Amino acid sequence: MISSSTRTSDTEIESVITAPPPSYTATTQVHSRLKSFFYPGTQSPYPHTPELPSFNVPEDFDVASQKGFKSNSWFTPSLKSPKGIRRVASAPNANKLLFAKQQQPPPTPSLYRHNEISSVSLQSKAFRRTYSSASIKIKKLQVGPSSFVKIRMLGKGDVGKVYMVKQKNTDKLFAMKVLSKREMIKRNKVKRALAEQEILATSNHPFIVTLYHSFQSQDNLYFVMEYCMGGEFFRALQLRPGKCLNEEGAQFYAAEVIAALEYLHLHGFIYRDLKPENILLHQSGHIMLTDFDLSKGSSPPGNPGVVKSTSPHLPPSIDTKCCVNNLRTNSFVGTEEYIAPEVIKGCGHTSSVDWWTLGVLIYEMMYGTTPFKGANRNETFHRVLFCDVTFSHQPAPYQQHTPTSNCKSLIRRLLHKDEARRLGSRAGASDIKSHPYFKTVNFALLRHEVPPILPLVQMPNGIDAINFRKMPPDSCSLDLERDLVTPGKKEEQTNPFEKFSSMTLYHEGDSDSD
Ligand SMILES: Nc1ncnc2c1ncn2[C@@H]1O[C@H](COP(=O)(O)OP(=O)(O)OP(=O)(O)O)[C@@H](O)[C@H]1O
Repeated sequence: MISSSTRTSDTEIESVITAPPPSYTATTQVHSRLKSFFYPGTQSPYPHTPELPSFNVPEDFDVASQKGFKSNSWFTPSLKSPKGIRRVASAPNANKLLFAKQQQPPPTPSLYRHNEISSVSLQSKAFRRTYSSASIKIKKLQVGPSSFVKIRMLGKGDVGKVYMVKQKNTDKLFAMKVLSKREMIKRNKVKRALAEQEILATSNHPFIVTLYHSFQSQDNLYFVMEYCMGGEFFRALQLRPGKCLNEEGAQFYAAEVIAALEYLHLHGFIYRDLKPENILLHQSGHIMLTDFDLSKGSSPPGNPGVVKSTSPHLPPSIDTKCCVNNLRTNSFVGTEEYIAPEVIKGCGHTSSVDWWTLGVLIYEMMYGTTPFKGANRNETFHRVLFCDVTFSHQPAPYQQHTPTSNCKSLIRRLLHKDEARRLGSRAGASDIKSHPYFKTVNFALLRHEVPPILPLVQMPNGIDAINFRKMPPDSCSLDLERDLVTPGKKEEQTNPFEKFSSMTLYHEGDSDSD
């Protein structure tokens, strides 16, 4: 469901954040996976502004909690901690709700067509990715719910919860996402859970959260993932003075996000829900993209191509746009302030939506607010469709620099209303990486940079390393001891979860991967 995104003001936190730099020993697993890591103008004028429809959707948002981060030397530690409102993405039936609440039928059909079901051009409907790759090995499931002990709830979505759990025999911490089958059926989210499993199980990238096990019981689907001790990037941003970063900091996170999106596009997936809420921080401070339930896969993915560089001095670069070229989808998905114009128009969208959301993210990192945010949803959508991005916001008082012209030029080119002219529409990530804004960034060595924000790890075991929203007490009756793994039975033709694979994944470099 699309929700309001108003955020509230600052409140004091008790202490200045100081801690020794985090140890990198816990990151060796991620480092070892690096081996398989692939790195290898102006706005359209809209003279006529139509009458806006009214988008009266019930409010549905969570309040973010407060915790600390340590900044590296690029930043002044924050003394103030704001409360933040976490923005949620649209649900599959969002358009139904949007218009159900209205007295009148949706106006301007050509502009506001919100289709419930994606119409994706598939080369082959039967195509199904094989999970196993050179760097990921699939094994028979080696755990079940009772192999873990719940420690605390980390997050909550509308069909499930995410817990910090400890594996009994190893004491290792994991994030366990538990999705209720009943809720998924009720909310028409089964396909999304299957898509999320497919993406997590096929991805092996340092900036994408790692899946270790997936299984199902009678009532639930389980994902056992790497626990990101640094918590939510959204929280980290909220804690910054002015809720923003300086240009160097924004550049760092933008570069890591580009690397993750490039990898997803290369594998035929469009992410579609980029926002600070879906970026987690690893203990090392590097990002990990999460929450793939709105992502869409191209079946099969196209082959990457090679494009000439825009500069005669640079070598040719990889074209990842052609990996997702056969994917044009029509669902009304995304998060209000991050939604691209073509998604609002309902005329179909492509991988370019990810580059639009990148533009919004960079703007938010620089200015502490999003570029088209209006007083309400109608106004936000109107601005997304018809208003040019402006840089008139006063830079936050704590900000060390005003954004450079390169930064503004990049944002403008990413926020081009015409997706065909948006930066990234030619060859994908390569177009963006070669923008002058990134001329000092070495994308291949990002993982070896010291991140601008270093998560504060208070306890050696990481259990208290919490930069998550404050969760209400867990009223859920989920009993890991009693919830037994069930196979997704093939003979039950009506079982919508038949394709949810139960498996254990080993990643190249894991100590026990043989
Ligand atoms: N691997 C992880 N490590 C640490 N925390 C996590 C991890 N995965 C998820 N979380 C926490 O749980 C929250 C919810 O996770 P996620 O967005 O994947 O769940 P969801 O049920 O799909 O939520 P939504 O309905 O918002 O899509 C995250 O914002 C984060 O706070």
